[in-house]
Amino acid sequence: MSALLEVRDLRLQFGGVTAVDGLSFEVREGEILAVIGPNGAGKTSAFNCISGFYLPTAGSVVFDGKAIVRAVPAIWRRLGLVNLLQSFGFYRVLPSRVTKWGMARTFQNLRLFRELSVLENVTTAMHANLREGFWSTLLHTPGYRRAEAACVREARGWLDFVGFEDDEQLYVTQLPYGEQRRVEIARALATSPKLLLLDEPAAGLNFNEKQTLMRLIRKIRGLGVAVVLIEHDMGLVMELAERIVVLNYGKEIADGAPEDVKRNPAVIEAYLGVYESEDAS
Ligand SMILES: Nc1ncnc2c1ncn2[C@@H]1O[C@H](COP(=O)(O)OP(=O)(O)OP(=O)(O)O)[C@@H](O)[C@H]1O
Repeated sequence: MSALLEVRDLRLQFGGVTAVDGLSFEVREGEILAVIGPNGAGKTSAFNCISGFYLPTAGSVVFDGKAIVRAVPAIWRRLGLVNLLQSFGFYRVLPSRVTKWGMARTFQNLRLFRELSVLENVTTAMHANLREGFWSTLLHTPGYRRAEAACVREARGWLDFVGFEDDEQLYVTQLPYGEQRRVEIARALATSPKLLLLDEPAAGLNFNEKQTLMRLIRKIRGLGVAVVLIEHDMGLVMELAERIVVLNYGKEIADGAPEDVKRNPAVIEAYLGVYESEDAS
């Protein structure tokens, strides 16, 4: 399998804190990869750099052959011009473009549009790909109305795909937490991604909801979409992931199959023996 995402020597600094410290890893097409690590290990920071939300201090990110973040030549750094160049779009790509290229994500703290209905939350994600022009949109021409109707049909299809069973006209804030998570995943899928990043998708879910989530993630992979998830639920990670990347203090300390990672001494040490005690019980 070829690499869909290549992260090289990624580094992100917040003042004196190095959140990501020379991280390199790959995501292959159609795989389920988990990124784990203790609290504050740099997982979300890495996701934010990969998806274009944060500008890393150094390193490169290539997705589907296209550079999302390019290494900035040292000369610009020395001249203190990095921020200026990046604000003009040099050496980086904005999140909206990253989404168009085929990378979608969800957030640790849900980021749905609170003032929109469930259906609108999903159709909004597809509007970016609508090819209708300014006048047809303004005048609501038959062509525009047909495109809108197709959008609604597709959005309903994605809600169905994720197993959403509530009323699509409800505001998302009226839904239980588990359903909101499903809507967020449906919205991400509606952008037709090749790669889906899920930041703690199982947080706040009960046992049954976690089982449903695992089935859903496998179903997504079945579409040929690669899934990378940050997750603290080790039971879920060990059962679901085909490969695991482990971070600690912003650095990768392991990359391998769940069984190997579980036995890796550096990983056990990072988790202060959590696995050992789990195995013993
Ligand atoms: N916006 C920010 N400003 C300053 N420091 C930050 C910011 N975001 C993260 N950090 C710091 O960077 C480090 C890595 O944080 P990050 O949230 O990426 O870790 P994480 O592995 O995702 O943690 P968790 O599992 O708790 O979500 C931490 O020391 C954190 O305090």
